[in-house]
Amino acid sequence: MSKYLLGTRGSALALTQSGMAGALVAEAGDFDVELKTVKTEGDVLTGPLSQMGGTGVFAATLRMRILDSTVDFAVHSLKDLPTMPAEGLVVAAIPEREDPRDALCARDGLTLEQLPEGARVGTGSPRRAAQILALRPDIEIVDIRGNVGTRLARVKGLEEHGIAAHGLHGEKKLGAITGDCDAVVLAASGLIRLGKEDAITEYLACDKVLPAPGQGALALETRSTEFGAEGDQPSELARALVAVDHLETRLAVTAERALLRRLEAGCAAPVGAYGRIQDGSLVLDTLVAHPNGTRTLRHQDSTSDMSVEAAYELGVRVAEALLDQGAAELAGLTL
Ligand SMILES: NCc1[nH]cc(CCC(=O)O)c1CC(=O)O
Repeated sequence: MSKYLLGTRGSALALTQSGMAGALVAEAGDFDVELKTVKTEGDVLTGPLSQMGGTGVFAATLRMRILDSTVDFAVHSLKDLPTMPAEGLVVAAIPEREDPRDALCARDGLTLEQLPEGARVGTGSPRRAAQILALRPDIEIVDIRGNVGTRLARVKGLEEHGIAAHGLHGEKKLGAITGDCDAVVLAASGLIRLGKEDAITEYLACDKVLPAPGQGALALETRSTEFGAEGDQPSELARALVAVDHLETRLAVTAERALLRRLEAGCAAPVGAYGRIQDGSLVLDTLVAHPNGTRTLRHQDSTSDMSVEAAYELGVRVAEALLDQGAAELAGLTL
């Protein structure tokens, strides 16, 4: 039986996501998939993610290892993948999306509404910060980063999650801050995949807090040459990848990411988007916020054309409507 190498980061979440997606591909192709960990630049740098130069620090090294054939394919969190396509690579599959919502993980089972006046809520995401502040201007946002376990450990009562927070390369840091927040906001998908749903005290509905474009979806990337030169047959690996693609998810995230690309914004921008199929149409809800949450712009549009091209056009159209309303100035995007 043939065997293909799946390049992955060493964090618990990356290993889990790669394991799950790798198993899907192995089953579809009736071949073996072996995980190979690759240490990426994003795992080495420290400091607020929003201040780390450029997007795609996590994806860049994995992409190089696909291109130089150290590995055959990689699984990315779609929301961390730059919207610019990479030369020589193709996102061959986007499997069915996990829950796209953000999740509040608070002490003592509290919801956002129940948090006391002035509560400390940890997030490193300007998008999450802006939307939380729009709902609760009294809340104090604490800039946090790190892997899922490290972030959960910032919540009073959830400190023990920090102990299990080490992936292959992320040994628990001595003296790491724990228990200094009343709550943190994380992607529900990551918590669900890691079996940490118990920590969620409120799923933030998409009509209150819009997720990041692509949140909850995975992107399986391989070399374009796996699809062959013109007239050639796609490889065994390419065919298995295509078999795990999920059309509804691909349409939704294509629209979300087209918006992000047209706004020339990255994963750290205060931009939210949620696409889904509803009554045979692709509906796209979007938001651009001032980082302090004092002003937000929203726009919704839809298309009944269920093609990837139409999904892309929808995202571009919505981005342009937001730009007409002053989105760039509002969010501090540099256009
Ligand atoms: N930026 C970090 C990141 N990138 C992907 C996920 C998992 C969520 C997903 O599947 O999109 C997370 C963690 C988080 O936001 O809580």
